[in-house]
Amino acid sequence: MRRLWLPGGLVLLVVLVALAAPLLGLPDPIRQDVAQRLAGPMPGSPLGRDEFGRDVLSRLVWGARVSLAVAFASAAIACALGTLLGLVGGWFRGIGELLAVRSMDILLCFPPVLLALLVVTLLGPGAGTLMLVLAVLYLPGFVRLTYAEVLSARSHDYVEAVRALGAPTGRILLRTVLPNVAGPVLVQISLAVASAVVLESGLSFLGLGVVPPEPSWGLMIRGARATMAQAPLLLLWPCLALSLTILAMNLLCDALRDAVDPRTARPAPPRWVDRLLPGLLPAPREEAVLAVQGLTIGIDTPHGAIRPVEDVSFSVRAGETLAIVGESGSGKSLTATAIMGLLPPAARPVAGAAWFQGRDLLRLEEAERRRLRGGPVAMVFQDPMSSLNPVHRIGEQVAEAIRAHRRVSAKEAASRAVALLRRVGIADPERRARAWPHELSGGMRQRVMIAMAVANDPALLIADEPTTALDVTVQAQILDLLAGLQRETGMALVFITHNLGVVAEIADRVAVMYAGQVVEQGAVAEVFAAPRHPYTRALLAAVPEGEGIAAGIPGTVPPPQDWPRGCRFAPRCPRAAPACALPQVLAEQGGRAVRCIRADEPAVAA
Ligand SMILES: Nc1ncnc2c1ncn2[C@@H]1O[C@H](COP(=O)(O)OP(=O)(O)OP(=O)(O)O)[C@@H](O)[C@H]1O
Repeated sequence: MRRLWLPGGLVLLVVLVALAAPLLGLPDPIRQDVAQRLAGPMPGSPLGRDEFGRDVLSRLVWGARVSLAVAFASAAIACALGTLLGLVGGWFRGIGELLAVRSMDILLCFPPVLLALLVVTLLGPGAGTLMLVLAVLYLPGFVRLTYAEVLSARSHDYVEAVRALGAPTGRILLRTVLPNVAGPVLVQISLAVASAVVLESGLSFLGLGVVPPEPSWGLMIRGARATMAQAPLLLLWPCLALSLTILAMNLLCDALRDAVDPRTARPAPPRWVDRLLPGLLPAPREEAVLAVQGLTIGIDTPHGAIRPVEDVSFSVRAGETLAIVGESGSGKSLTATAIMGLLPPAARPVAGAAWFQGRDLLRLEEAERRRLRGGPVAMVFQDPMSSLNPVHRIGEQVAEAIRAHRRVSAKEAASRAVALLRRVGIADPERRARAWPHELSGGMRQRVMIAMAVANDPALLIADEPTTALDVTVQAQILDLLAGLQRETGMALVFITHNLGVVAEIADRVAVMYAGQVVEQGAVAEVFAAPRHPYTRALLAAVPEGEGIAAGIPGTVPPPQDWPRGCRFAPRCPRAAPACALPQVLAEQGGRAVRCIRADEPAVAA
């Protein structure tokens, strides 16, 4: 919201000055004084006089009333009508689409000036006619934009979900679809207003707009053009007013778009101290492919700054699998996306390092990151359907993954893609390569994603819950596939999951995360045989029930802003003691690490 203040204030100032024109005691903007023609700044006329000796400041302020009224009104009419027609056309399709959208295509066939001439001939020139002409000119833009956005929005699951709830169509359109198309429409408004102010000058110049001697910025520019050589400043003032107003409008609409759409949050600017940190941090001691040290992620939310991941450290060697396990909201995905350099825009690593082949992944330039991603460092996501492009064939997508990092011909990439599909266990890969993503089962799609991830022989593969959406049989096949690929290539694997059964099957070591911190870490066999943190014990105790990992633990992971200062698990811990109110450190001993002050006390039933 803070970003609205400056552009909002500027636009408000321009509008208030225009509205207050009669109260400002300015000279009559129409009264001519030929003796003062093109006079420079003088007492009573700080911006001088124009080609008819009229006061420039007065015409600028009064002209703002006409220019802004024309621009705002035409953009508002086009936006209201265009959005409505686009919504109807995109949602109902059929006859609604024909009337709303195809009629706009016909309108677009008319040259704008011809259209303007037609309307002016019918209605006569003037500001009112100009509003109508501009509204008609901008209408197709709003209709087509809203129509395209609605078509895209209606195929999304969140729209299907409200339909499944039985919500009436009007409510779905107003409460679900409209807020999602509001962002682009707001940007279109700012473009329409800006363009209307400029077009007003052009159409007035042709005698199709504001009728002289009524002042408008467009007419001022037109008049100043004729005397540009003698009095260049006359051109400067209306152009300056025009440019500043357009700039303020664009900034305001951008800020409004960000306010209505939380996904468009601005990326947090990198801090200069972060750039210096790599030189200050000690190099990793061990021979790890990936060594994450003290990773801390900060997010600026509307409710204040949070640190959903704090002081996370782990490492993984070649040929080794590290599982990161924890309940939903424990910070697993943020940790993975930070390593890949794919954090959401509002988030940034505020401390720590992620060493990979001697480079700190957290502080690489974007171009360097791009070279690593999909090459030496690859990632497999949870939902293969949304990760695959629906309009490209499977083979093309795998080939594209190869060509992103290797200079090979299209033919060679295509044949390598087929070989990769075969390698990940897809039967009849030649035929499957020509299939579309929607023609494959979930398990097949995940195999395709894995084929794309290993296409360039990564040294490190991060798999973020790759089997969560799959049934148990397919899940086991995918785990076998990953283990087989790892044996073949010797890549290091970081496997994110909330399923301890999967951890037991695939991982060598495990890092248990709770509320943004690693609470226990060690070899899977040791941790599973003798868990030391009460949270790990509770997770393991919950497994036999087969009801998900948190079934045996009362409560849920609290949101980051509610985390206690001391042990974050204490409010849910059966063994909490007064000393747990103090911050806990991750104490390391013999390859095991535990963040609990009572870890060495004999385990009692939790
Ligand atoms: N863009 C964001 N803005 C604000 N908070 C966020 C953002 N992304 C994540 N968070 C918060 O950070 C915390 C950790 O999120 P993360 O997605 O890493 O959890 P997770 O352990 O991967 O959960 P899941 O298993 O459900 O994916 C959560 O409390 C989440 O609400």
